[in-house]
Amino acid sequence: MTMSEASDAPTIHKGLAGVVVDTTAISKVVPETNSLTYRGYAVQDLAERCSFEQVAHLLWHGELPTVAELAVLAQRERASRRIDRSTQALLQRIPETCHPMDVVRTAISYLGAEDPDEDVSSPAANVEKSLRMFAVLPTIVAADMRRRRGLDPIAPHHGLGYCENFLNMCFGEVPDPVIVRAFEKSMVLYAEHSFNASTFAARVVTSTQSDTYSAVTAAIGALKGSLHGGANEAVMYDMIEIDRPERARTWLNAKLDAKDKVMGFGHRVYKNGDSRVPTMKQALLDVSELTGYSRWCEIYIELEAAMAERTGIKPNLDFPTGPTYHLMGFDIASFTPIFVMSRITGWTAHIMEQVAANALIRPLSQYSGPPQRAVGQVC
Ligand SMILES: CC(=O)SCCNC(=O)CCNC(=O)[C@H](O)C(C)(C)COP(=O)(O)OP(=O)(O)OC[C@H]1O[C@@H](n2cnc3c(N)ncnc32)[C@H](O)[C@@H]1OP(=O)(O)O
Ligand SMILES: O=C([O-])CC(=O)C(=O)O
Repeated sequence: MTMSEASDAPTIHKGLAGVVVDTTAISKVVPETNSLTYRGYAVQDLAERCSFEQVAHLLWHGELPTVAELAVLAQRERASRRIDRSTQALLQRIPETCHPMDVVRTAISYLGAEDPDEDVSSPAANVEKSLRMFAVLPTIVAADMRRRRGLDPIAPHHGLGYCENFLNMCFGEVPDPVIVRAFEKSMVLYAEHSFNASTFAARVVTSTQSDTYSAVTAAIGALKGSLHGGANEAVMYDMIEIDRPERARTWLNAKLDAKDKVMGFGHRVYKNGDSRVPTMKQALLDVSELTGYSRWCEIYIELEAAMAERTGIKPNLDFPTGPTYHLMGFDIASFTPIFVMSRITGWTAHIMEQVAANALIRPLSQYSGPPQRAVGQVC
């Protein structure tokens, strides 16, 4: 909120739109040129050429890892994948009727409660916690998806890389390399996006000198919403409702006539297209070709064209990712927890950056309630 020069009335920045609240060296979004860089590297290049583990190192430490640094990260990640008995027992007790994001949120909160160093916020301790959450989240997400399918969990496989291990824990086998690469690209693309709502929530919590697990728990809560990470699930539910490509336009027109938001379209920062979409759309086409199932691609193309014609609004990353994850065989309710597995890297990088140069985040508001009054007689 700033005071306008003409009067004392404050200027309201609803939703903090357009407000620059701090600096960051982690990623840069340039909407005018459709560009997104992590630590200076174009996200498209990282998705094509790097593993998710390499990108995690880049986000946390500012540089892509050397061979030796990557080996250390991989060794530590692989050694931290297992969940202990008490976490397993907790996860078993959470009702299956809840959304899997509730399970992930509860699990991270519990990991914090178990960590004797929860309140230690030195750089080394925060890297340690980040790595721990990074390593253990796939085990939690896979076990929860299998539990809902009535299947026993599959233990982490220490001979497999991050993505292959997760896919193996979900499906009991490592799928075709086309699927592994498409999945890995989604993880790189989802990893970081400056001061988005969930990252900002993490930074707000961190700014009070609270702990990393509390900040991540808040971020997970923010990501769950359908205007943010929850949109990748909503996209797939919509596509299933549309069912056939020839129904896409009528469905879209009805949605827009009712003034509903079309999930997977639009973005607070990008107004001319999301820089990550072409890479993820190609991943969808690759997986579609491999599986021989083209219906979701056809609905994608119809919806994208119809939305552009009627509103000019372009898809965001959740639009291609939803059907890609569906074709890979994930349950729809697991899509946003998978997003958490990726964004944990960006969140924790931001938590460390906030700790390093902290200022309490506390904006102002303009009061719009009743004027001051006396309490009088109460019941
Ligand atoms: C990983 C991520 O979090 S990416 C975002 C994922 N979220 C979604 O896909 C949900 C659908 N999209 C949206 O709701 C919005 O585009 C948001 C929340 C992402 C961004 O919203 P904002 O920056 O606040 O833009 P805002 O909602 O003001 O939209 C501006 C105009 O475009 C319209 N618009 C924006 N997105 C959409 C959409 N998806 N469907 C229909 N209309 C839309 C709005 O209705 C508004 O129209 P108006 O000026 O006539 O009222
Ligand atoms: O930046 C945003 O507002 C939403 C987000 O997290 C993303 O697009 O990855």
